[in-house]
Formats: sequence, structure tokens, C-alpha cells
Amino acid sequence: MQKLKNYINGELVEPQLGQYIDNAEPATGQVYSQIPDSTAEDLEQAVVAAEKAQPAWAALSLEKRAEILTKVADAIDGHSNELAKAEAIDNGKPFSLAKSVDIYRASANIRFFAQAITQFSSESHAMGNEAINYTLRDPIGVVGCISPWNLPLYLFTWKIAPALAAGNCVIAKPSEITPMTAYLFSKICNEAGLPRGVLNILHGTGPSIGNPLTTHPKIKAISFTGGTSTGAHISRVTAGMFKKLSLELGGKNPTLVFADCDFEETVENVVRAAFANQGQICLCGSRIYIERPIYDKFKAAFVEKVKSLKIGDPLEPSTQHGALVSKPHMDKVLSYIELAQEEGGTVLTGGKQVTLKGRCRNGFFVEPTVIEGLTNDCRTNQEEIFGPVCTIMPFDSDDEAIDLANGTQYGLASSVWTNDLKRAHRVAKEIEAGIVWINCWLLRDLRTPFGGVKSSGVGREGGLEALRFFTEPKNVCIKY
Ligand SMILES: NC(=O)C1=CN([C@@H]2O[C@H](COP(=O)(O)OP(=O)(O)OC[C@H]3O[C@@H](n4cnc5c(N)ncnc54)[C@H](O)[C@@H]3O)[C@@H](O)[C@H]2O)C=CC1
Ligand SMILES: O=C(O)/C=C/C=C(\O)C(=O)O
Repeated sequence: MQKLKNYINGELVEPQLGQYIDNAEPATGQVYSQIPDSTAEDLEQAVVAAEKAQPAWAALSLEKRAEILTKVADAIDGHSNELAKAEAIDNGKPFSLAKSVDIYRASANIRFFAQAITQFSSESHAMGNEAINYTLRDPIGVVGCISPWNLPLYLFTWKIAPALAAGNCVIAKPSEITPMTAYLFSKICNEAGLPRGVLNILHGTGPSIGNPLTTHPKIKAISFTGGTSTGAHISRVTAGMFKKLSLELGGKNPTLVFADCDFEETVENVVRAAFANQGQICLCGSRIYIERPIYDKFKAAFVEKVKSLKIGDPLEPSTQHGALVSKPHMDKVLSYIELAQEEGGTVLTGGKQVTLKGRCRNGFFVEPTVIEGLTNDCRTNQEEIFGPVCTIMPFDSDDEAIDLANGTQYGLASSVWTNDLKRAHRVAKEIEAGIVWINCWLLRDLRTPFGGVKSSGVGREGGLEALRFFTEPKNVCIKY
């Protein structure tokens, strides 16, 4: 069975304590590889390598750093089929989605920040005839990046790319549930000529390697994407250590459908927003509010479209809906469907585990599920399910729609479907979320600020926000 290795100082190495954990393929339920269960000992080795490499990496010209990172992006493109297949096997997502979304974005993330750093500038503040201030933005040094399992290489590169472009050296921890593409990426970095020690990748669980990483005194900034409770834990354990924290956490995102929307286009996109990646994207619209005059018509068209999604082997080109990432996650999703019915909800379609034939007969497949008849304050509508489950509810006015949308502890993303420009502006202003899409969903410009409010996180990723996060500003004041 394949044994993955850590990537430290440009080399693929075994964990020092020799401990491994199993890694299963969600579509078959079979363990197919093992990954290092890394510990503080491995972290120490990585910190030494990163500290040693950092001054020379930071001293490279921006153009040279950009050139090396661009070679890494080119190498991702060169291996895109292999990476997409690995992602589909490791995560359970359809190969077609892995290729067109995950691996495409992984390369785009690195290419984008390679260019962005060459355009990065800082402020100056003149004090009349007395003095001028200018701001230097230096790399922080060694930083930590922790990424989740839902968009494995996509989110891994979304974090490491700005950190590296800004001149930091990185210790990155991919999710132990989907380690494979980060492992393949370590080989790609060597192939592309990334200098030794600039990026170090440690595999393993939150308790064994995540905790040591977040609390290591030499790691001065942590960028984390994952569950809200893990984000809260990281805030607690780093309190008093004065680290920079960027926390991109959960969501329970509202989709507001107004009667004047473009009907067909809206149905199609609201289905995608709810069920893309089996509903396992923090941006998925899982609470769908529909203006009453079109509620019945929308419900019928929406349910019909959801029923037509093809569930199947992630490696089959025609599959639209793959497996959930793990058995515990599938059980969690199924328990929420049960809870929704206990809370008075009616399942309009879906609701059950799917048993496929052949190779995938033991896989973790759940039907795309639509539920109606619930109140906004029930647990189903308040807690992040992070799976192929959405609820639909009617509303009667703009104000009611805004209140319903804002009625959770989360505030990550939202989408609004209307042809009324004034309403679109007003609703966008009133919604408590870091991201509002009008007549679209997951349309991404990598220059824009990305992140959430309330329990959805702290700080923003993307564009200049990310480069600012991964640099330390220093003001220099010169008297004339
Ligand atoms: N982007 C998002 O919004 C995501 C949300 N989730 C939510 O979180 C729930 C739980 O999923 P998990 O995989 O358990 O997410 P998680 O938050 O535990 O995992 C995310 C990353 O954090 C790491 N981690 C876990 N404990 C840590 C610790 N103490 N210190 C440092 N790093 C740690 C994990 O190993 C992984 O790399 C999901 O059901 C979903 O509701 C999960 C993944 C992504
Ligand atoms: O940056 C994006 O386009 C998407 C990010 C998605 C997440 O952070 C997530 O699902 O966790």
C-alpha cells in the first residue's frame, strides 16, 4: 500500500516517530494509502528548514520569486489529469469537477499571486512641509497554513501562494482526510525548482500536528480554513501569543430568489449553489428563500432539476454528484436529514444513502436532498450541515427576506436573484455576509476580499488583503 511522506527541506521524508494513519477512498470505502501521523518532532525539523531558507527566499527579487512560482503553476498544469484523478479518488468529488474547478484553481491561485506580488505597493503619508512617512511591508518569516478536505489542493494553494509570494517560508498542513494532492504537489515543487525549505508539508491530524503548528512560538501567522469550532479552538490556544490569525470558517448561506428573477437561469444556478461538490463548499447556499408568488412554480422546477443530477462513480465522466468525503461525515449528514423530519420538515426529494453497484457499492453516497416546511430557527436551518441538503421557505417582502437571511450566527456568503437593480443594491447592503453574489454564485475574481463575518471568520483572504496579511507593515517617518 502506498505510504505518503512529509516534505521537509525539499525532501520526502518519513515521520520521525514512524506512525501512520489510514486514508480511505470515499467512493469505495476502502483504505488505499497511509499518511504520516506527524508530531512536534517533525514540526521542529520543518521549522529549522524554513527558518534557514527564509532570508534567501525573501532576498530574491520579486521577479525571480514570481518566475519560480509561475513554474510551479505550469507544473500543476502539466500534471492536471493526474492531480484531478487523485483528487476525485481521495475526496469523492466527480473527476470533471476536480479538473475544471479544483486543479484549474490551484494553478490559477499560484499564477495569480506570482503576478500580484510584482504589483504590490505600500502607502506614503506626507505631513505638509514637515515630514514624509512611508510604509515598508516585510515578510513575516515562517508562517503556518492549515487547509480542509472539501477543496483540497484549491484551498491549500489559496493559502500558500500569497504567503510564499510575499517572501515567507511556509509550513503547511493539508487535511488528513484528503492528503493526496498535497503530497503530489510536494513532488511538483521539486520538479519546478522551488528552493529547499521554502515550503514544508506535514501530514497528520489536528491533535498530533495541527496543535503544535498553531502554538509554535516561531510561527508568527496562521491562515486556517475549516470548521467554526476548530477556528474557535485555534483562537483559544493562541490567545496571548500575539500571532496574526486569518480564520475562514463555516457558513449557512442564504439564497434569496425574487419573483422577478430570470426563472430558468435561477433554477439552474440555485441547484448548483446548493449541491456543487455534494454541498461541501463553505459557500453553498443551503437555505433557499423564495418570494411567495413564484414559490410553487420554483419548487416544482427546482425539485425536478435536483432529481435529474446523476449520482455515480466520481471517475465516470457523466457523474454530477459523487461521494461524501468520509463515513463519519456521511453519518453526520444523514443524522441531520433525520433531525429535519423530527423538526417537522418534509423531504421533497432525496433523504437517503445511495448504494451503487460494482466498484462503488460500499461508498459514501447520499442523495441530493430538498426539505420544506421548517422554521428559520430550527437546528436544521441554524447549523452547518456541509452536505447535499438544502431547505426551501417562502417569504413575502424584501425586509422579511433580509431578516431570514441574517437570522443565523454565520455570515459568509449569500446570493440574490432579481432583475430589480435598486432592490439588488439595497439587499446587498443589508445582508450580513462577507460575500454577496447578485444573479450568480461562486463567480470568483481573485483580487476581491474573501471571508466572512460573525461566526464565519476573522480577516479576509484574496488579492491585496492576503498579501497584507502575510506581511508586517513598518512605518518610516523622515523629517524634512
Ligand atoms: N471551509 C469550511 O467551511 C469547512 C467547514 N468544515 C466544517 O467542519 C466540520 C468538521 O470537519 P473537519 O474535517 O473536522 O474540519 P476541521 O476544522 O477539523 O479541519 C480543517 C483542518 O483543520 C485541521 N485541524 C483540526 N483540528 C485542529 C487543531 N486542533 N489545530 C489545528 N488544526 C486542526 C484539520 O486537520 C484540517 O486540516 C464539517 O462537517 C463542516 O461542517 C469542514 C471543512 C471545511
Ligand atoms: O476561494 C474560493 O473561491 C472558495 C473558497 C471556499 C472555501 O473556503 C471553502 O469551501 O472552505
